[in-house]
Amino acid sequence: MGTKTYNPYENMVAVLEQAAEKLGLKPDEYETLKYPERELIVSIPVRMDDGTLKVFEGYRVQHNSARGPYKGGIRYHQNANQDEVKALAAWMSFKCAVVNIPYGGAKGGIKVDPTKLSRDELIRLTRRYTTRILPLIGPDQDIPAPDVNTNGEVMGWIMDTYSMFKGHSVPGVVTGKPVEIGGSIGRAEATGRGVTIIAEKCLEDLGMEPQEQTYAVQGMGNVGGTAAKILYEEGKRVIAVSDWSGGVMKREGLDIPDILAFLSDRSKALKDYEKEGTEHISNEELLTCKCDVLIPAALENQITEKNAAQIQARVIVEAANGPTAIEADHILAERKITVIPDILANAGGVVVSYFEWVQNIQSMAWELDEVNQMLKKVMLKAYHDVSNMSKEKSSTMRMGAYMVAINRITTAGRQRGGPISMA
Ligand SMILES: NC(=O)C1=CN([C@@H]2O[C@H](COP(=O)(O)OP(=O)(O)OC[C@H]3O[C@@H](n4cnc5c(N)ncnc54)[C@H](O)[C@@H]3O)[C@@H](O)[C@H]2O)C=CC1
Ligand SMILES: O=C(O)CCC(=O)C(=O)O
Repeated sequence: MGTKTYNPYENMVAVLEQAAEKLGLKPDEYETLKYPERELIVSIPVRMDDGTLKVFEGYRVQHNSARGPYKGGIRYHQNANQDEVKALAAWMSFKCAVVNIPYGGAKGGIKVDPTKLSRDELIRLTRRYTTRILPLIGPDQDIPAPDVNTNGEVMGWIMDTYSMFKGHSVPGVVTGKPVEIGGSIGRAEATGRGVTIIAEKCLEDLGMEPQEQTYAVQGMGNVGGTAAKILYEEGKRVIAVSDWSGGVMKREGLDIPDILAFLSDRSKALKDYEKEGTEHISNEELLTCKCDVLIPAALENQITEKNAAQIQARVIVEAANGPTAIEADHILAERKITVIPDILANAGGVVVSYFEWVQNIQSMAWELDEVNQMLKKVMLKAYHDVSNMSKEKSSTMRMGAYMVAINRITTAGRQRGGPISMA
């Protein structure tokens, strides 16, 4: 029997189907939610520094707009593909509904290994991609943001390109921008911060003292790096972290600021990090290491039917989008491992993106305390809603989150008399 190849879109549909069934959703509504409303594939010709021309493939997928403008990040990765972006776009619709912010869901991506491009090549790639997706985006239409291998600087280039075409500055076309050009203070840390807020709340609910637990984090980028840093600053024991090259472990607790300082040199990777008492482990070993809380914060399909039975953590907080394959979900549920799903756990980023967009519309700049307090309030309310739904329906937190999201999206669709209520 051959091994089934993982397809993130099929995984998303399978989870959606389970939740729809549990909720008794009308077939019409389920069918409507399965498919994106709009998909765009673009070619992006880029003049490379050596004078040659390379053509890259890019995507923007808009999944659902029943609750508001489309919203979601842009990813640069060598394995980015249409089905991945389709899944990520749907997860954005569900995520925005779970935290109850007035957006639909979208996602974008370019199939490119950005580490192989110079800064000038990356600027040209980003500007050309922006012109290609320009008819679809805008502050009232679809608002991109950072995701894997993109950041505030890339958002600044997108905003500039869009503004050049409009003939005036349009800060609200993207979120996650540098603060100096209309970004929100606190957005860069918001996803990681939201993950720690949710992790703490979940541990308290389970009667586990957050301060006494050990934490392992896969991925040391924007999300994983920030989550690890906040946990460390709160005095919690982060015993293992990793990046694309592998991981490091120290049972007494890693020196996270030292690791982040080491990784701030972009040419460095964790495989080269040396410190007394710190041992090297593989990503697979990180996922199955003895810890209380596992935080996957890298890519999809990390927890699979192959390793789910070996996971030793009691709680998994999904900081990445789609880190757990559906087959693994069943194994984890049987083993009574609590999984806080991505569409709740990593929603802090889009919540502060929403705050940024609101600030742009009002030409205001909030204080950091205000942003962080509002973020905490929204995340805890969402946790509460999901937890209540999962108790009411005797289901996992993932099913609870999907049911909250589906209810809100389909209600909006029905109230609009729109395409989601064809019956
Ligand atoms: N940036 C944001 O605000 C948000 C990001 N996310 C999700 O969080 C995850 C991480 O995103 P970012 O931190 O923004 O990306 P990033 O590009 O800043 O960092 C990605 C990290 O993952 C590591 N990595 C890459 N491939 C890996 C592999 N095969 N095994 C282990 N580690 C690997 C990289 O070395 C890096 O440390 C993604 O799933 C993303 O969709 C979710 C919500 C918001
Ligand atoms: O901040 C945003 O708008 C979206 C971030 C994102 O792509 C995500 O939550 O996966």
